Amino acid sequence: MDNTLTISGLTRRFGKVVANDDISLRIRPGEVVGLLGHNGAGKTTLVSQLVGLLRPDAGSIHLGDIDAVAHPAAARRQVAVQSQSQAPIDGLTPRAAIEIACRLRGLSAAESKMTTKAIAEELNIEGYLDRRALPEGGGLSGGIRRLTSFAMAAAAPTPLLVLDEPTNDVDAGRRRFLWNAVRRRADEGAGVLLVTHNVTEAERIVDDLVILDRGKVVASGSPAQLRGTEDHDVRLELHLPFADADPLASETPAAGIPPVRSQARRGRHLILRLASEYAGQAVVWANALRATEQITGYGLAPTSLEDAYLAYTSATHNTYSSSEQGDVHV
Ligand SMILES: Nc1ncnc2c1ncn2[C@@H]1O[C@H](COP(=O)(O)OP(=O)(O)OP(=O)(O)O)[C@@H](O)[C@H]1O
Repeated sequence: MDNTLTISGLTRRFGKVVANDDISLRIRPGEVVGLLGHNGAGKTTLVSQLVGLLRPDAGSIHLGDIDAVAHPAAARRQVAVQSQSQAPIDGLTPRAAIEIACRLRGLSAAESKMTTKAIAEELNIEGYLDRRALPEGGGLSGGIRRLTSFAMAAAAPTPLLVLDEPTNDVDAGRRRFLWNAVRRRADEGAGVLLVTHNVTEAERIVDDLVILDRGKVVASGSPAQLRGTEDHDVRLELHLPFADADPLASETPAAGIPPVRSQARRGRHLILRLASEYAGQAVVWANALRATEQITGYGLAPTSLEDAYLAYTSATHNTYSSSEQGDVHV
């Protein structure tokens, strides 16, 4: 079967900045592919070219067999986008906004009403359907607005659904409804491109991930593949007394420093990846560091996708919070 989306050698420059640098990726029907990258990695530039808002300098984009660069209008009919900015729905109720989006996608009035009701139930926002969005964020919360934007993009089926940070402002309970709704669209045959910088959330839902760093694809594959072949690695997270403390340079601990596969810094946290056979030595070392007040605490856990992401990208420009699930913190 044809890919839903095939991007090949996509390159887009802004002056000296190469925002997209020879990017290739593909999404098959039924797949959710996460596009991960820090601020400025080039995610929005890619989506803008996908929907014909920007022209590539080089490379190709195909939606099914439609050449999206040569035929942007035809391509746009194949794709629905939930953009990162909130949909302009002030003055409308979510019901009206979603119904209008359905009509624009060619559904009849009766189908639009039915579809709107169904997706509102799916997202657990029925209670807000008739509440009017007011200017300056009034009337509806950011989370309900975000879910309304999602519903506007996802209500009528399209071969490709592009979601740009869809869970911003959405509370934890409704996030689950949203992820289930995304998964269902894929199970019904859509390809989904999920643009995000939240690695932990992406891991729960995506089939494959593409990691962008400064415009280039630095890694791609399933979360399991990206987590590494070193599946038996552990992560030692050291909590530092100040941001540039360097416990790896310390000679005090008797146990010696365990061999470190990779390291990343995040504020006052130093995250080290080690082979699991060194876990015991790592704990003795970390205890010694703590006893001598070179660290304020530590956590030892299996490696996560986030660790892999930090290793693939330049850790210094990642500032999101980590998942602490499963960690043992001391
Ligand atoms: N219209 C533009 N003019 C000049 N430079 C631009 C323009 N759009 C993007 N850039 C630059 O291209 C690079 C990629 O930007 P892009 O917005 O695609 O990143 P992003 O991954 O979407 O970031 P974010 O997560 O912050 O939305 C950045 O260096 C950005 O400053």
